[in-house]
Amino acid sequence: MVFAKEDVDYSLYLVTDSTMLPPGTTLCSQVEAGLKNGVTLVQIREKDTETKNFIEEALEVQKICKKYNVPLIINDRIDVAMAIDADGVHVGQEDMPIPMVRKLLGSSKILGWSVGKRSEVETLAKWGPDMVDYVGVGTLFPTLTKKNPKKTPMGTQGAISVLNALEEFKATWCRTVGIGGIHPDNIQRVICQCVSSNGKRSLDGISLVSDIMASTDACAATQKLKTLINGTKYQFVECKLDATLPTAASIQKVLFQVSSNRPLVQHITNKVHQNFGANVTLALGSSPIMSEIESEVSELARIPNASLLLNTGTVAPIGMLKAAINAYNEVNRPITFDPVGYSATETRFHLNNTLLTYGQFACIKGNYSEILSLAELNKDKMKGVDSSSGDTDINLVARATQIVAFKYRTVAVCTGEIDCIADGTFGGEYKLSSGTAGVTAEDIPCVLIEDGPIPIMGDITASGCSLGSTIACFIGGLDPTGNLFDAVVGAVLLYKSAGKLASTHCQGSGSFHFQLIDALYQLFHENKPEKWSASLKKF
Ligand SMILES: Cc1nc(C(=O)O)sc1CCOP(=O)(O)O
Ligand SMILES: C=C1C=NC(C(F)(F)F)=NC1=N
Ligand SMILES: [Mg+2]
Repeated sequence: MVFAKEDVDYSLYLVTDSTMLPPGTTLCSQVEAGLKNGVTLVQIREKDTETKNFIEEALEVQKICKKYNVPLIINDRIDVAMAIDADGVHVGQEDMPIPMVRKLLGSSKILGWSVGKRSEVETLAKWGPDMVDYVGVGTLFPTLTKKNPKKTPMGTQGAISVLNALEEFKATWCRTVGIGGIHPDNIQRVICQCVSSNGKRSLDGISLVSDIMASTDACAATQKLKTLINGTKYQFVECKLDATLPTAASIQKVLFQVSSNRPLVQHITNKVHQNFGANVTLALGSSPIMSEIESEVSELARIPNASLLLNTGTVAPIGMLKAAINAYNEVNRPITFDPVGYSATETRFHLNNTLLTYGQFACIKGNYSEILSLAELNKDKMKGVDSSSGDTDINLVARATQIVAFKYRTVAVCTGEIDCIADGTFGGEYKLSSGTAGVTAEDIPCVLIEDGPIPIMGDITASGCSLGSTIACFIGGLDPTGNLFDAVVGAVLLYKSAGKLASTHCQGSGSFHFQLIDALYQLFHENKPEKWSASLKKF
């Protein structure tokens, strides 16, 4: 039986491994459980099996695949694939070169290649449409399944680079599956975030080993995966994700919700910011907790209206940070991420990138240089955003904010004299094999907030960090019917207006500190956004 290549369904691609079978299961029983519950493609990958045994197993699995009309791919062993007339072969970079494999297999068989770099995509594009039919894009996340892991996990951002390369080199025929450490807790984020920058391509499928092969209930495991893959909505916070331009009325509603829900705002932040951040949080009718205890983070995340502010100014132990991200993601409670000094040093760059790949953030906030780095637009450090005339290139900053929002499916905030806020959540929508229907970063909603220069804002500690506290209060205080974009825009508008108000009353940076808390307190409790001095306009 020959499968027409365009008919291959890559959506749930099971790769076998008989070294991890739970007691009472066999290679065939796990594969059958998968096929019965929606696995769409199977690959036998048995690195340590002798040829005779490999062929016997492959023939048995092939029989089952035929029953479910699902193609069977053989990993590495082209000889075995030919011997049993399998439907295709998958090879890695260190295996037999693709053109040779293609020559042996003939044109009708499915040929897959493990790919992780742009240069590898460039090569497959040069070979043209008759060579590689699909690529395994990975290793996405840490995994114990691949014995000698040569590749460091690339995360969703690495997969996006491969998708972008496929678009850049016009390998439109080539399908893609993500692989490596994929499980129910990250599968929706993978599908949602892994979209090419031109919005035209997302992954065609998800490939995994242990989630099914090592499962004591492979039927249930497969059903769970199927549900997540076929879903269309990724609700990563308990609130509405649709971006409508905020109004004074919609922001007033946010403040009502915050004051009635009194969110618990957990700060994992730098020491300088802790005290001021706690006071800002209290001024906004919320309750701060400055905890960095790994063992309690799950309990805190489950407190009603819990909200996490993750500020990497001084670094808490990475294990604690990862545990916090997991804990809040697990219960769909919001995380506001402030990657302080994002690319200032190798250490910060690596740490922040690791955290960015580790979970989903409701909001990512940074200053001009941090956001430009996150958007990979600050290649030439000299240029920066302040052009020679000294005024900021707000178009560059807004574009960078939109790119960050788009890449991470989050609400991105870029702070400066003019603040930019962009909504890249797409309402939490996601779909395999096609991206955002060609919607690109510059098409997503973006607003600018200004209130003239407030130079003294830069003369106090933790002014930027405390905007993070304000955002975390507003997002945390939302009802499930509340709107994420309204909350973030409302927080920035309030904070900018309070800064302006405080700067007119203070005698210096000391009194400015307290005046800022007073101004936040007054404006919040008065709750008349139409009277706030900062202006909001669509970019
Ligand atoms: C077979 C394989 N290839 C990878 C790659 O990165 O190319 S990672 C991997 C193992 C994936 O197993 P699990 O789903 O259990 O994490
Ligand atoms: C190393 C591998 C990488 N990717 C894939 C697949 F997901 F099938 F593309 N299979 C492999 N054996
Ligand atoms: Mg291989």
